Amino acid sequence: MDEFIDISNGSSGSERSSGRARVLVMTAVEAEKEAVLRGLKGDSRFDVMTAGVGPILAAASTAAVLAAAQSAGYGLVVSAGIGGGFAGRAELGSLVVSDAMVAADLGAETPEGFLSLDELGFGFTRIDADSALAERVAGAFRAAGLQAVSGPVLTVSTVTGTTETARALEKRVPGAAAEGMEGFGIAVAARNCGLPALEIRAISNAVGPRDRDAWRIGDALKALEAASTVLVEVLA
Ligand SMILES: O=C(O)c1cccc(C(=O)CC[C@H]2O[C@@H](n3cnc4c(=O)[nH]cnc43)[C@H](O)[C@@H]2O)c1
Repeated sequence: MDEFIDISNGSSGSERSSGRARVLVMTAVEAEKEAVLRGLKGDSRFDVMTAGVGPILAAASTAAVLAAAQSAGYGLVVSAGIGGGFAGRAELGSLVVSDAMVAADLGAETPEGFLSLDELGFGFTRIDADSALAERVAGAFRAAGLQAVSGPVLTVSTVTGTTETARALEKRVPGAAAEGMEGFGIAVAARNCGLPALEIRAISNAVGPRDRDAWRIGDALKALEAASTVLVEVLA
């Protein structure tokens, strides 16, 4: 495949307007980056970089990359990595493609319950992805034999470790499919540059009570690698 579609929805930039937008993929750690690179098989239209763990480092790193790469012609920023899956939505080893990236614990605790930054009137906690693109990517993963759904992916600063918190998050964000620590930060950096973002999580553990023996990091990294191979085709 020679050309990418213009996934930037008309953003400025000569490469984008000529339909040759590039894709920046940000992972948290090196093992995720290596998995993505193996899957992309050297496709030169993708740049893959590590952002660090957590929403703050992820946002700062992505902003720095985008600022330094003004002419790189990016049309899409992808947050990719392993993550937790919500029960009944995303099983271990499966993939979740975000239709929204939600900062799920950004707000204030009150005696009456959690109030998000939106409810407090101080900002926003949700960045919608292009839902058609999210469904197309998830559909392409399924067509390639991978287990995949699209849905909201939550960004948290504290990994969920109890059933109680998992239920509270599902109530706060109906349809929540996965949890990670970087997506919203990466999406904010992309948004500040007028770029769309998408998050892809390969499920390594269930969101809920901590159970290190049940983690399947190797399987999740293999799923991330396979997803990255499909990404080359689906974004072309
Ligand atoms: O110690 C624990 O119980 C624990 C459980 C899951 C993940 C961690 C991490 O510190 C890894 C953070 C790293 O991996 C992503 N990730 C993977 N699973 C989850 C999760 O269930 N909730 C949030 N983030 C997760 C995350 O994006 C970071 O890059 C520790």
